Amino acid sequence: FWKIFGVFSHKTTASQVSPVVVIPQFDKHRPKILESDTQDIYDNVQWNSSVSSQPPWLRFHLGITRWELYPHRDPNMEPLTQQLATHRIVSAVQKSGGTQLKLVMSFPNYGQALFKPKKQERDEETNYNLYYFSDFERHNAEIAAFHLDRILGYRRVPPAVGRLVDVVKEIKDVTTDRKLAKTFFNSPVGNVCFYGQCSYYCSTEHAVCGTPQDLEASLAVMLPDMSLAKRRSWRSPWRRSYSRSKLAQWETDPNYCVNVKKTPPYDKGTRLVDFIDLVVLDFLMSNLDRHHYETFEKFGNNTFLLHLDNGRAFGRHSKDEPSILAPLRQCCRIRRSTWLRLRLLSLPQYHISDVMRASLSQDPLHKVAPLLSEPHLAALSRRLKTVLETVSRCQEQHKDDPGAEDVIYDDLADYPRQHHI
Ligand SMILES: Nc1ncnc2c1ncn2[C@@H]1O[C@H](COP(=O)(O)OP(=O)(O)OP(=O)(O)O)[C@@H](O)[C@H]1O
Ligand SMILES: [Mn+2]
Repeated sequence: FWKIFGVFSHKTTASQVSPVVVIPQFDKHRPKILESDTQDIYDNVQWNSSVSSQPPWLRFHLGITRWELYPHRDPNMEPLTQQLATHRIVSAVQKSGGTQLKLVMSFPNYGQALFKPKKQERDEETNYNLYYFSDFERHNAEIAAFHLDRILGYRRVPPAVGRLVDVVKEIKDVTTDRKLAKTFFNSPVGNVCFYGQCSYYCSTEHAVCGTPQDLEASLAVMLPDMSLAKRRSWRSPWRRSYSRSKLAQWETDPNYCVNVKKTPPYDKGTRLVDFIDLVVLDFLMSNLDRHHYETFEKFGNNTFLLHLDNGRAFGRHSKDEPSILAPLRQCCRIRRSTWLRLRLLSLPQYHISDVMRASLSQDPLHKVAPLLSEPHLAALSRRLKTVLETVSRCQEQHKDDPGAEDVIYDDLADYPRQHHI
């Protein structure tokens, strides 16, 4: 889909590389590579138009469609996640933008990953006195979100895996980022810590530390660079106020959706039901922090929504957040494929908590500790029930109002989704 051009390595000539193969030239996250270094740390590129010669990250990029990031039963998934989990990290630099510390890591085959470190214990519940916008991000939430999104049949979260990273050998020693390197220190008990530079949580008090050098982290595969596949960012109509005292309009106006349905791009095509899909995901994992979402510009308005940035999900298992479901309650509309999938995941043989537990046990960090604790898994099935009840209530209301739009949006004909696990 992306016409990918551009060759940058001194070693690689146009004849060695097929015209569709790429190494982005303008990627600001890619460290400047000296000619003498390239041979040591990066593989000698021998890719051509034959799929078998292409590294998994490139196959992933080339496989993105208008409907999904990767196909159902993707043969590329195993090698892709395997490489994220095991390949040698040849560079780690800070990623600018956003409020929290993140790194972009590079691999010898030019693949890249977005790194988010473990900041708190896995089963720690979010402090009740913290507003959602002050909550820390969780590396296991990024991983669990990828699994949940896949189980829901969406395939809109970039694949993410857990990995134990050696903060000295795999970050400090290989970074070309001076500002990052300067923030490393030894903690009083001898663990190696660093904090980086960012707008909020980057100070000695917010340092992330290895034990003594090993640090748990999530690594998500990087999307194609912006210079190749531009993305558009959309403000969520149900965005929270991000203020301690103000409410947003949707919180007080039960008819809020009437206007949203008249407003482009929600007035046409699938955008509204695509948004509801995202809302269902967020309610299940209790993510309050969905202020924006992104789409690939190339695919226009009738395309899937990228479900990026899930670090604030799975913060609390003992409480649900009904306000996250407000768009479903207020709009009373959901894709048929999503509704069928949710009903499937409520059956005893495909119970959402069991499917998630099994799926997460494939992650490399499962050996260290389960990615989600049992109370979090139990919360999933409780919340799934709430979603299905909300749809039923909409259908009840619909019966009394014959002029109303159907609750179930029929997408089975125009949307190639599979309905098996
Ligand atoms: N897998 C990915 N590949 C490429 N870019 C990504 C990926 N995931 C996220 N991004 C981009 O990086 C930006 C920051 O990431 P993210 O939102 O996860 O960080 P954050 O620190 O939580 O940001 P914020 O504080 O704004 O919520 C996002 O706006 C998104 O465009
Ligand atoms: Mn965030």
